[in-house]
Amino acid sequence: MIGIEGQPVLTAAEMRAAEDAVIATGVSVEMLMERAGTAIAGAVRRLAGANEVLILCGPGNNGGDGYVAARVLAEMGIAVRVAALSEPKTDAAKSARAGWLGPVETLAAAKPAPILVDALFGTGLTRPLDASTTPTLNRSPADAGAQSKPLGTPLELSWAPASAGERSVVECLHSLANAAQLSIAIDLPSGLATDSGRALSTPPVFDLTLALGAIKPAHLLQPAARYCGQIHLLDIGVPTVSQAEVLKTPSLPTPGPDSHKYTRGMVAIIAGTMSGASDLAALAAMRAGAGYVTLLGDSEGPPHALVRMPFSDYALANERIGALVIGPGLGRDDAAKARLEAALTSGHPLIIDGDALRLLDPDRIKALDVPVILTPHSGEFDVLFGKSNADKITRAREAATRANAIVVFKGADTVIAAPDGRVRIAPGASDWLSTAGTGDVLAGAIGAMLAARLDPLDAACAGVWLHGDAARRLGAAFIADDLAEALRSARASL
Ligand SMILES: NC(=O)C1=CN([C@@H]2O[C@H](COP(=O)(O)OP(=O)(O)OC[C@H]3O[C@@H](n4cnc5c(N)ncnc54)[C@H](O)[C@@H]3O)[C@@H](O)[C@H]2O)[C@H](O)CC1
Ligand SMILES: [K+]
Repeated sequence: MIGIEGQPVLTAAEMRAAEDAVIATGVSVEMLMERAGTAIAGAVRRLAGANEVLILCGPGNNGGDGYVAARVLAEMGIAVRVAALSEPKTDAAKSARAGWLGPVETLAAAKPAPILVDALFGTGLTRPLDASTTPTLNRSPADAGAQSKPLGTPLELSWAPASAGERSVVECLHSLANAAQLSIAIDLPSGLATDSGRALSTPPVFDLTLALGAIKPAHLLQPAARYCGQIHLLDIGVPTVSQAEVLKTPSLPTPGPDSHKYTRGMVAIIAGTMSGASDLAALAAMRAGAGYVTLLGDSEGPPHALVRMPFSDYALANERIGALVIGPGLGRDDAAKARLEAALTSGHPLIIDGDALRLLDPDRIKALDVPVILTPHSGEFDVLFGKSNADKITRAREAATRANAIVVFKGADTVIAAPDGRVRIAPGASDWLSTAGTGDVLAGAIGAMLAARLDPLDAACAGVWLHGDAARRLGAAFIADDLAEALRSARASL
């Protein structure tokens, strides 16, 4: 099992293309399925201990992986049962099914086991689990004694349309998962749309998801990601590359004997009508490691190391400023507009957040000839770039191209996109981040990274990583002030 940091993220079509490239070299789908099933069996064996395993197999190749895993687990001496949604439909799944010599139960009749493995649907799911072609299972007379048949006897299941009063696939999956001590999804929890991260049906929340060959958008994007539990990647010998990757731990410069406050990076924060927000951004820039932070405008309280000045064109003209943060607490009045205008024409690299995003349009941002990082949450994103049904990765990527800026599309599934198409996706850090001021902290942290002369995409990624790591360290019920302070521990851990 491989961790997911820095791994390429492939859509269903990209994954199929990567598999096809391997198949073109003479490796059959059956061989890939054998690798997948063997890797799954190895992982399940390590997790299952002496407990019985129940594997749910669907009609496609995800189900095929399940049959192979069942066979390999049985060969290892693990107690394993199989329950199927329907007969396998693909050639590879049929051949995997033929290799499983034990009985096959119907999904509706399957009794729970301590370890549940969901191999119903993976990247091929196109519609809700119980829509149109998920018949509620009727056991035919030929099938009635299936479990008592000798091993290897072909099983003939017959299927009838769903009828009122019978259990749905979703219900079966939920009740088996609830009864299990450990639930494991193969490739993806069944019910999720691979590319958009939508839940076509609501799966149970799995303890673990074993991603096959590559991480897919649904492992990271909401709402899908919340159903995956811990995610591990299994190698199936399919080389993968992608412009989209899982966010990874940054490598940041540390001060040396020749360092001074300006080599560490100078950040300027422009204040506005709500000084608490700009103060938080300033504190975050300091705790993320900036050498000098100045706040232009009103400010209150500590820290004493923060250099406070009235806002002026003179203060803004300081050519040592390596990153200028505007937006936290700015307001949207005429004074805010004037400060924004001064920031845009200052020539400094910019982090544009909060209210400032509401005062701009993509064309104006595109016309700037300095590095720009935008940090919208979904409401700000919709106003700036328009609403859309496209997935979050596509939206962030298109926005970055449109504004010629790095776009940090925030949320529980933050997507960071560059105009050249590169994308980094952050696994959810902490649901406790949903509190006022955490966005201001992020803007300040990114400011520190950009002032340290990181490439703008790397600066945005490093800021998001530090922010997430700080949140994880804090546990529950923290406030934005705590988060800004905790950036120090996050930074010190690198
Ligand atoms: N392709 C390979 O070389 C390998 C794939 N692996 C595994 O295969 C799945 C993807 O397999 P696929 O057959 O394309 O899709 P699924 O098994 O997810 O779906 C099966 C099939 O079902 C149809 N379908 C879609 N939605 C529904 C629905 N709601 N009800 C009923 N039927 C539905 C759809 O037409 C699909 O064709 C991947 O996740 C891996 O697990 C292996 O890794 C080996 C190599
Ligand atoms: K699955």
